[in-house]
Amino acid sequence: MCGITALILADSNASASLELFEGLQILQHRGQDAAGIVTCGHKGRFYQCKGNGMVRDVFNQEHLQNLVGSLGIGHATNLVGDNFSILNECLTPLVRYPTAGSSSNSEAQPFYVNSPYGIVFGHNGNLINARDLKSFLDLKAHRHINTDSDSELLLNIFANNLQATDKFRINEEDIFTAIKGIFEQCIGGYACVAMIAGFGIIGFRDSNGIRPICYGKRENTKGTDYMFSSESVVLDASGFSEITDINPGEAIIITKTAITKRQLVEPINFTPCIFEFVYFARPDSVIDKISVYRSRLEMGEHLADQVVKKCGKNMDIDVIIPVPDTSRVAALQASYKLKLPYREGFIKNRYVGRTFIMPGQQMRKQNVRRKLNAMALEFSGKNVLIVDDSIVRGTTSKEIVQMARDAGAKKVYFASCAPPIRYPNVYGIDMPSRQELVAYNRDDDSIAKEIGADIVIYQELDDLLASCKKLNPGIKTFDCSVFNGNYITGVTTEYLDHLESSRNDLAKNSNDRLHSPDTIGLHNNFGYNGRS
Ligand SMILES: O=P(O)(O)OC[C@H]1O[C@H](OP(=O)(O)OP(=O)(O)O)[C@H](O)[C@@H]1O
Ligand SMILES: NC(=O)CC[C@H](N)C(=O)O
Ligand SMILES: [Mg+2]
Repeated sequence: MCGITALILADSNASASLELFEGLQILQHRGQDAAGIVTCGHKGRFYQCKGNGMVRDVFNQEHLQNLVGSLGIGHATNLVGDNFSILNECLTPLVRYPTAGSSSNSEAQPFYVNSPYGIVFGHNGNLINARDLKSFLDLKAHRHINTDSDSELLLNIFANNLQATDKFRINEEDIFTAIKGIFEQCIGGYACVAMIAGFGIIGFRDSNGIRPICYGKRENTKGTDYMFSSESVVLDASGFSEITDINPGEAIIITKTAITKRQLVEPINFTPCIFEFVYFARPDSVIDKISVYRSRLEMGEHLADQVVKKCGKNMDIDVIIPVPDTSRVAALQASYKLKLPYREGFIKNRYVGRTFIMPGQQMRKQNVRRKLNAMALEFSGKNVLIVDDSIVRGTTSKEIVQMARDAGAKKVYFASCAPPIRYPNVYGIDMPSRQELVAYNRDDDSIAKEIGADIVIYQELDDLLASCKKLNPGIKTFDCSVFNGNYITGVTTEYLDHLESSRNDLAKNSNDRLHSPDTIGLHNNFGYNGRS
């Protein structure tokens, strides 16, 4: 997953970089692999700093000072990347050998193309027709693609469409035409920000609205500043108001003098990703008019009903314990409804990031232990109900259950605010391989056995949906593909198979990567790993 942001300040002499940096820090929970900022200065020149690592590691004060200009875009990445890499081998054998969603420096965003006009681009999501796009760009548009990232493809489709207007200077109409072309050509989930040199910033969202993006305004003596962000919390924290979601299929262009909005394609099926509410987004964000915090309270409420249903009269739970951080809100509400004590039995090391979004199973496993410690005080001699927001690979739950037992728990029940995850995600979340999902081919009992719990209790999908729909009845459907395998954009078995084989942990760690060094260094890092 990724966090994207863009900012344009009314005062042309002001600097956008610090606020973009702070925005990315706030979006850090969406991606920990890489980060980047590009600003645009007085002569329409771009200034870039990007590299692998957390936001605080990529940028220092000097970098931020060197990022001059009053407008810019930023990106914090979890490198999911799609892999038209097999195609790469066929068409352009000299490009890198498949790195299959690598954490390569070269795939850190924003991406840049100099022609036409100079464009930089940041993307959250994943395209499922990347191979066709790559082929089109290579064979028809004659554009060189230098990485395995689908975001580079999106940028080049945009650039190609802008090129087709054949104008010396473009205007908003030309940009809308180019983005309409993207909607027609690119299939998948994508929320995007772009900046055109000397022109302004742009935000748009795929026609199903799968990935989130919103914008807000801030008045000051020089005029109005505007900012785009994946989540409203950034805008909130930076003093922006009138925070509005970009509609599915809508594009917004903001220059120093005007904001222009256009619904480019009619949203036939608005299906925001439900996993944003389960796990990804910060609780203090509001996405598509749904408070993430309140949706999690609702999830806790419904989960409590499931606990009663599953445990029946024999309910012998002594205490409810959340798995920090994400499940806290729901666990608290469940404890309130069940009239059972809520205790913070696991203490989280605040300096360790999120584990699910780390690349590689070994790293994820080690980090659960580094991150969480069980307090015997809360477990010893008790029947505990551990609540988590979701069980994906089961990495966290397996470790946690063992830790609870080691700390003296009598019985360990494990409840998940989301239903079993049995299908890969194709819209930007790193769940590519069915085989890696603990619920794949397992029923509740065998999942409980696999994670070592006495009982596992899952939320029903209808209840999860109700938790979000209640807060915005206007949204009729959500993307729930990881739970039910229904992909709103359609997806071929061939694509899913390709995803499975190229993006599982084994493939990601393949030695083949050695044949194609990760750091290309072309238009890229501000010094190695972003450090000068
Ligand atoms: O079954 P798994 O593959 O382990 O994935 C699920 C776990 O990963 C996430 O936690 P994470 O540590 O990423 O973030 P958090 O601190 O926000 O809960 C999520 O909240 C679950 O705890
Ligand atoms: N997680 C994401 O949103 C990934 C964005 C994009 N597909 C990339 O690989 O860089
Ligand atoms: Mg967690």
